[in-house]
Amino acid sequence: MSQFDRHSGCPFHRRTDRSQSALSQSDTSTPAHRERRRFLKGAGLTGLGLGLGGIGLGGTCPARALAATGHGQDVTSAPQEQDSQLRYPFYGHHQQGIVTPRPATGMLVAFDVLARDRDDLERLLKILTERMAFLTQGGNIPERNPLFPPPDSGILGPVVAPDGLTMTLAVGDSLFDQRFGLAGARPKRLQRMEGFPNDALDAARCHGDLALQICANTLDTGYHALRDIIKNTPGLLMVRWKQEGTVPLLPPAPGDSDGSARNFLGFRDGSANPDGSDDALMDELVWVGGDHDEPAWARGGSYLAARIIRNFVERWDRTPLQEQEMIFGRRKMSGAPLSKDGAEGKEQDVPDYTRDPEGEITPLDAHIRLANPRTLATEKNRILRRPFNYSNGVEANGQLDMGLLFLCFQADLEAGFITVQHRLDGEPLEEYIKPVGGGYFFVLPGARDANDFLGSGLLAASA
Ligand SMILES: C=CC1=C(C)c2cc3[nH]c(cc4nc(cc5[nH]c(cc1n2)c(C)c5CCC(=O)O)C(CCC(=O)O)=C4C)c(C)c3C=C
Ligand SMILES: [Fe+2]
Repeated sequence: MSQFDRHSGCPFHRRTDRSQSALSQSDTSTPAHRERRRFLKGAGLTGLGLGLGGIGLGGTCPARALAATGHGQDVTSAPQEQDSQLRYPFYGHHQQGIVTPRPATGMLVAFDVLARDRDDLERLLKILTERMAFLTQGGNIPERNPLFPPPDSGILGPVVAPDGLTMTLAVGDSLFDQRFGLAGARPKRLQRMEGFPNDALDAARCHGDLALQICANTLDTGYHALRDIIKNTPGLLMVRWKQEGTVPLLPPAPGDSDGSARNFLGFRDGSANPDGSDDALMDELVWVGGDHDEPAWARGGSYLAARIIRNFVERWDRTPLQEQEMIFGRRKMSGAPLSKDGAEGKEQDVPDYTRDPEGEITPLDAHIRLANPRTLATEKNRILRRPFNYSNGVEANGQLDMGLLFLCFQADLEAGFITVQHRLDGEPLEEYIKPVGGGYFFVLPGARDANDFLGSGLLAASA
């Protein structure tokens, strides 16, 4: 089947509201408008409008055009194809890499800052901003006298393609210690990640002064970006830990062009994620704004909770399908919520727990029911998930070291991840997973333009 055939059903004419919840009615626009906005954002056309020659807006079915961007239609839609010329705007009120669609690869790198004083820290933040701006937009590598080390690792050749690269810089709680005099400007909910009951945290894979989320069509582009950052920050920055991951490129089935990608337990992951293209909803749930009781400099930023969660895949693969589906509360193949008569629904169907108070359809301890009980009181606990599957090789006992690099963004870390994780403590899924690392970070507001740098507001506020 050709690409053209696959997308012949235009999703302008069907509902694909991924944020739909039994209660959330904050979405006031029509599905067609949302779809169009999602397309514009996904293609990076709302800002600079770069790199999509040949994709006209007038009369082009957005889904068909989207397939050419290489990314899905929403934060956790399965990516579909790769376009090395896809670039997302770097400057703006918010950083990229949060509501932009999730590409096929992602990496979280945590750093210790070696800078000794505020001047060095400012120099570091300026270098990071300048390199991120270049790498995410792409360009030619300058030539240099061969008596010196080459200016670039060269792994992408002489021209760096943007390749859907997004780079997102966040600060950890430890950056606010005595070293740089930042304590008075700390985001109010930023804290060191403490272990939860099912955790077996490896100290070498936890926390960090800074974190950089690097996402791109290919891991090579991510590695290139990371090596560029390391090369350009000698004496200022040291990698503390990193975890990369992938999202399967799904060949879309007919009528299934917007499905969520699967995790390594074989389930669709992202079905009930809030809609990243709904600006009002993102202002409420993801971005720190004027209503959030945070320092003014933090507006436009977001909290990142990162967790490296090992999956015991050998045990999972020997667990009956029915039990797997009860553990999550969804059907494995379709991703649909469980139904009374066992009939197969659709991924975007919304479970109605008010009609199932005893948990006869969706068990009361099912992952999705605990994570989001869909009551009025729990609406404020919703988070934007952006996870990647990881495979790190083999454990000493011969078991595969596979799992989920769980990343989620929220305006309020305590109301978001921490509350949701407490609700999940003791869930049946715990028999199959083990969180081994991660940390909490605050994603800095975006750099306004080429005269600004990431963290400028933080430094000014703590001067
Ligand atoms: C604390 C937050 C969460 C952690 C940690 C987490 C781990 C985790 N999740 C899956 C797989 C799935 N999660 C799904 C839904 C879901 N998960 C969370 C939160 C955490 N998950 C939320 C808020 C939700 C949405 C619930 C809802 O609104 O209905 C699903 C179902 C499909 C979906 O909506 O994405 C799957 C599958 C794994 C494998 C995992 C740890 C390894
Ligand atoms: Fe989950």
